[in-house]
Amino acid sequence: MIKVGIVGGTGYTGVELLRLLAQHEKAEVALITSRSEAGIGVTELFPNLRGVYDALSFTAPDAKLLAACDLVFFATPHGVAHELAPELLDKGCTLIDLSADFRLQDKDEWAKWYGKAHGAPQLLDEAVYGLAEVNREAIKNARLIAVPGCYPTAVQLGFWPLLNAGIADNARLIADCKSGVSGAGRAANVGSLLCEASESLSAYAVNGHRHLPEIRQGLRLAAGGEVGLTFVPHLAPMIRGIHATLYAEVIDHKRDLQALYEQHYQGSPFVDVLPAGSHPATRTVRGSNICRIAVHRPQKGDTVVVLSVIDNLLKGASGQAVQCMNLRFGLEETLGLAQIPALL
Ligand SMILES: NC(=O)C1=CN([C@@H]2O[C@H](COP(=O)(O)OP(=O)(O)OC[C@H]3O[C@@H](n4cnc5c(N)ncnc54)[C@H](OP(=O)(O)O)[C@@H]3O)[C@@H](O)[C@H]2O)C=CC1
Ligand SMILES: CC(=O)N[C@@H](CCC(=O)OP(=O)(O)O)C(=O)O
Repeated sequence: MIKVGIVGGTGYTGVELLRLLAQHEKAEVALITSRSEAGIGVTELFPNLRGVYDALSFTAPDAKLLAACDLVFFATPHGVAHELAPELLDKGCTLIDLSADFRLQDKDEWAKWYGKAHGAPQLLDEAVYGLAEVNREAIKNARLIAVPGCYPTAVQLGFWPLLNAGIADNARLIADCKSGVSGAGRAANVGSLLCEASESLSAYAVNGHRHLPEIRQGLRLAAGGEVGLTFVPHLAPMIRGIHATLYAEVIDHKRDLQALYEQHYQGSPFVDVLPAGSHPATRTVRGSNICRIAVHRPQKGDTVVVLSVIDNLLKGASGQAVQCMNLRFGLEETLGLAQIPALL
């Protein structure tokens, strides 16, 4: 059994990790931390977990206690993993960080977008970006795995085959994305109030979102060179889900894009390339680790439209983190991740 610790267990990604790990036959949650709920039983805060975690309580974060775990997930705001990672790695723990602390390879780029100096730049060289569909082999041997953000997951999986095949104009990519409100986390926040976020759709951070450098970094790898990307996130009146509408100009008109995508994702159990002409809805992936993708070339013109949907809390965070755990510990990639989406 893998002995798991979770730092930041009272948030939305934390409760989803708990739910997934409860059904995982090779992992058990030994420790879960919270500063605000230390001493409180997990099922007092999360009644959906009654009967499963009745004996587990939140503990104040403590590196010594966490060091006894084989694996520690960080489900915390940016900056927290920087503080604890060096000591836990020294003690032999494997770390899977759901925050952005180790996603960007360049510490100065991180400082620019996250508004403070990088707290553990000495670990950046060994951190492995946890997008399994791209980095499967590296994840298997990593001590420190940086789970991608929710928008970057949907956008990179959607663009990757096209850019990797070298058949798009890499300078003019557009990602028009919508997110459910749980993407903003569980902390109290006016923008997440029912009266603010429901029955309304709005763009935000049009002049620069911190996921832009992360997506660009990934797409540069796919394209083998610099990319030009316009990324516009929107807050949509739903609880879960990311819907990415991606636009690119193709420069090779002969390629069968449907076949390209199907072949590219053949060995990826969580990417479902839909039949040509499909329109995936976020509700078809809700509660699952699946990314559904559809490729369109409207009116046989130059513009390709790729639709990519995920559940931000699963493939965009906790599900993908468990996928990385499976790879890292030599387990079947899909173990504990067989949830069928609940349509309603
Ligand atoms: N929500 C989403 O869809 C996605 C989130 N992410 C990322 O995953 C991480 C977690 O997100 P989410 O679950 O939504 O966040 P939440 O705000 O819902 O939860 C954050 C958790 O971190 C704990 N925490 C806060 N500050 C500290 C601290 N200084 N030290 C230790 N623990 C702390 C909180 O508990 P307490 O204050 O009691 O200690 C809480 O349990 C974030 O980095 C987020 O950006 C990534 C992809 C998608
Ligand atoms: C709706 C909403 O607010 N979404 C969050 C992204 C959540 C996420 O995946 O981001 P990180 O892990 O990089 O923080 C945002 O736009 O900041």
